[in-house]
Amino acid sequence: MTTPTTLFEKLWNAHLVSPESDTAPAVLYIDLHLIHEVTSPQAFAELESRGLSPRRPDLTKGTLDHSTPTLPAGADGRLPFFTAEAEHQVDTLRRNCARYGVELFDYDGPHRGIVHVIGPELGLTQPGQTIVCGDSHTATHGAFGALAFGIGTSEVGHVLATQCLLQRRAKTLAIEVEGELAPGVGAKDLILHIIGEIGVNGGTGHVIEYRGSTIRALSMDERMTVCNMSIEAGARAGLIAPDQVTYDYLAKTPRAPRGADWDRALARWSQFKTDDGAVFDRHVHIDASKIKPTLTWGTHPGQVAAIDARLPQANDPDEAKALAYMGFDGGATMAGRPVDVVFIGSCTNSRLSDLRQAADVLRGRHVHPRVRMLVVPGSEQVKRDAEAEGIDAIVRAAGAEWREPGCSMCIAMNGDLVGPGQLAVSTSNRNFEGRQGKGARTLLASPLTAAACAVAGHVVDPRDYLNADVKEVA
Ligand SMILES: CC(C)[C@H](C(=O)O)[C@@H](O)C(=O)O
Ligand code: SF4
Repeated sequence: MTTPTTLFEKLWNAHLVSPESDTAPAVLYIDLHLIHEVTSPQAFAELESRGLSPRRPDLTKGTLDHSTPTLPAGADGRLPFFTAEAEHQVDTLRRNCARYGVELFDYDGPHRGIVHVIGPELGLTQPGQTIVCGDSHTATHGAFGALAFGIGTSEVGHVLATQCLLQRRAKTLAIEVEGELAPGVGAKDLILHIIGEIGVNGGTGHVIEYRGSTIRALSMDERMTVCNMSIEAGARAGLIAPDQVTYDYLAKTPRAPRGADWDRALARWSQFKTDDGAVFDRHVHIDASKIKPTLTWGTHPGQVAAIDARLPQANDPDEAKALAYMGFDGGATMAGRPVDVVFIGSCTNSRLSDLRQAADVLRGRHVHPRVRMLVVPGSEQVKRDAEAEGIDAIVRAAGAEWREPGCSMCIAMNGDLVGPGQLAVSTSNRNFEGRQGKGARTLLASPLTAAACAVAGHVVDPRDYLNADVKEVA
């Protein structure tokens, strides 16, 4: 009998070109290389300086997301780029893709969007693959049972040139989540809670496999939200084994295999799961039924609290610094704190189901006059689907801004900024000092919580906004 192995080990073994030794990392074959405008220019320049071309341009796909404006082109047809550098990055990716025959989901095309949103929705992301991107949230694609790493710019160059990646083998961490999530509690609350439990270094050196009944009950959108933030727990990647939910999602995507190819793919994909009796290096157990709507209160994604919990009493210098930056008193609760900005978007929470949750709160209600609210779909596809069901109209009628797809206020590289000292409730994944603008303060939260805060004008328990009947809640 063969030894039981984990999903990670199966993915690793299936892509091993040469194993790791004491002196050298392993060489892994890469099935899909996603590129964007921020981390690819130097990699292409390096390639050019060595007289090389991409080894597999057909397995390389580009999109424009970080530096692109979310406001439409002006009357002169020009896009309102925030900086000349942003415009240059966009031009450079366009030039590089055209020159080397790399498919680019360009600004004016139907498929542009945040790299981690478009890979899955096009069906480029598939179970059993290795996927890399010069972007730390590449772990998102692990939701499909793909081994997906964020890589640095020099590695982007290596993968372009060789279609291979040097890697040291990671340890395995099983996060077993059991129980039902309560109404008003979603995948974002779950992953924030998990990071709160294991800490921002809790996954260091490990690939996490999320397992258990709670994970199996999640939709693909929700699974992506969970895997997306694996990096915020320090992990190299996050994984969820593919199942019928995965296959049903993929069957509707334009680039998934068809006919006999689909049957062959399915037979292969279904092998990518952890065998009974396989051994993980570590286990963590989470009871999902105990989780409440959860937000970050500090300046890293491990500083979290349930909406009704008291914040810590500055137990150490880091907590004291975070509380001071955020303007919170130790021992206080977050509820009631006035909110200036609400951002619904980012590769964590900008898919159709996220926008629907926000729209359910906004329908028939108004954004509080103090609050500026931005809703930024993750892709052209999400935008089209949302508009087809009238979400844009609900957003606008509520007094929020409906924007063009992109990373936007998640990283604030495109001019969508939170002002100094302002408090933003954001569905994104990072909350370090100044992430959303100089001096900006960020509370990471679910789309439901963020939308509820926009209506209330202060931090509020989203469970008060769940009822379908529209009523004003104080
Ligand atoms: C710009 C890019 C390199 C960066 C990342 O790697 O994550 C960005 O996407 C982010 O979220 O901070
Ligand atoms: S949406 Fe935010 S986290 Fe995701 S890739 Fe863009 S900048 Fe990075």
